[in-house]
Amino acid sequence: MCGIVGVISNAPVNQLIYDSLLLLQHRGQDAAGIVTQQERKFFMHKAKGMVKDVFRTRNMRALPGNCGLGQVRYPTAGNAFSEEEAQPFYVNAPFGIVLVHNGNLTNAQALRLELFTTDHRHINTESDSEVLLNVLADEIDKATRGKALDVQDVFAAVAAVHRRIRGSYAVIALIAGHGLLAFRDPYGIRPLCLGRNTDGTIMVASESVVLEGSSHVLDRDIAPGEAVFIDLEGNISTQQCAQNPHLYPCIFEFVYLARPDSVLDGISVYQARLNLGETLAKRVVSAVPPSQIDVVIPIPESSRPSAMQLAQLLGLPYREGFVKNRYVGRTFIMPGQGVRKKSVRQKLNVIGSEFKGRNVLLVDDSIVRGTTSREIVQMAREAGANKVYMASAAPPVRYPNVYGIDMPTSSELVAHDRTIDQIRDLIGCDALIYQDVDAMKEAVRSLRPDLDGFDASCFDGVYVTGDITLADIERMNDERPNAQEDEEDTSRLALPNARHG
Ligand SMILES: O=P(O)(O)OC[C@H]1O[C@H](OP(=O)(O)OP(=O)(O)O)[C@H](O)[C@@H]1O
Ligand SMILES: NC(=O)CC[C@H](N)C(=O)O
Ligand SMILES: [Mg+2]
Repeated sequence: MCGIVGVISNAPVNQLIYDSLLLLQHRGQDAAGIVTQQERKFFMHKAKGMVKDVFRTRNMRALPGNCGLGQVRYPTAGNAFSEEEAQPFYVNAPFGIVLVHNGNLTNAQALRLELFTTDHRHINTESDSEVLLNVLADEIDKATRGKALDVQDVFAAVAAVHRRIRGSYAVIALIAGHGLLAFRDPYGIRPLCLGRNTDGTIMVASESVVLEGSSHVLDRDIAPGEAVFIDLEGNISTQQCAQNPHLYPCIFEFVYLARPDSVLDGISVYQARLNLGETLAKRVVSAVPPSQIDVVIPIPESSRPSAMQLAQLLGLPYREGFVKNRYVGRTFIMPGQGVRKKSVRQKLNVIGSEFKGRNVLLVDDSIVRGTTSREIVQMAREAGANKVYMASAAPPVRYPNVYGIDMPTSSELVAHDRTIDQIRDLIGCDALIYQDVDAMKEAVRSLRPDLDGFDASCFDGVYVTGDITLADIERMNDERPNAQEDEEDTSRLALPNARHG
């Protein structure tokens, strides 16, 4: 889950891309980058850090031109600490191409070898996105074979890319002197949408909030497998480039990743979270009678809509018991367990009066490693709560994710191979209520019944691309950023009687 944006306009785009990246900051906090193009020349600035820290006035002035791309990175492959892996990536041939990617390739290592031995291409980082760019470049090269680039060559290249690469990918690329190319994997796992402004500017972005927040109007989502090519005059061509496309968006986008004010694949993220709160309320009733709960308290930020709806349905007061330090980012997408743990206390502080002597129901959108919930339950107890109940708007996260969410090992997941009672003891609450997997799917799917389904692999262990084996997951784990640090830290999760996977 990174955030990507691409723009073709009649006016300079540097500020527009910067503003868009600010609207996508919740999708990646580790690195940021922008590339613009003027007269066939690319101008790029990228570095580690949040958008506001990466771009100074002098960097912005050095990004001229009326088209460009941007990315905020949340590392899920390669090396999280490497500045070189910040995006966009660049190759000089054919034509000159720059690319930004949201997602995760599951066959990156095999492709890396193939690119070297067969295609004679050099990959200089551990990033799967650089591999993706080189596969695209290689296929554009093969499609054009030394002649001028034509839009059908671009679509033929994307079709070949779909045949070669596996995993999840929402991609935006600029081909120097030609235009902007955007495409989405054949399962539409990661989001990508298209919109425009009245002045003729055309924008492609991960989430609709970017379009709305920059006075653009959302036209539509890019379909799974579809490629869209926008030339420098703003003419749009599109083609379905996948053999057998299906729409299986990642359900974790609706649970946590996306902003609530975005609409992804026709589904309002906010409404999805309200629905999840509604179905969770039904589960709560069967576990703890509402008469034994004094107050419902959300764990800011992402759980708020679900907690609010749950409280309303149960006829319970909804109160803000935790104040969020707005200068601390999202903890889940920070790299490394040590920093995540420290950040929960830096980020959230209690309003003691909301807890003292009360039976509180804390609601979070999801419990993944349990970092947040263990700290929060303890904070509620320290603030004098009588009983501390905990509810999660998502079901237990039991399986690794291979499609662009940094949860690559089962052992780091608090719910893996543990019973709900064991998780409850580990978190330290008096009762733990989880959403049910089918109820979660139904809550979101009811907003778009014609959907083929969801990628809900971290909840149900079903990998929609159908080609993921345990060996793949282990291999990808070895390739992961910060693997060692996370492993060391999750060993401390162990309960004396807990089983491990
Ligand atoms: O069980 P864990 O491993 O702690 O992960 C789950 C928590 O992390 C996320 O919060 P985060 O602080 O990232 O972002 P938010 O402010 O959007 O809720 C999520 O909303 C949960 O609170
Ligand atoms: N979360 C993402 O989309 C990450 C993109 C890419 N796999 C990287 O690690 O840079
Ligand atoms: Mg949270």
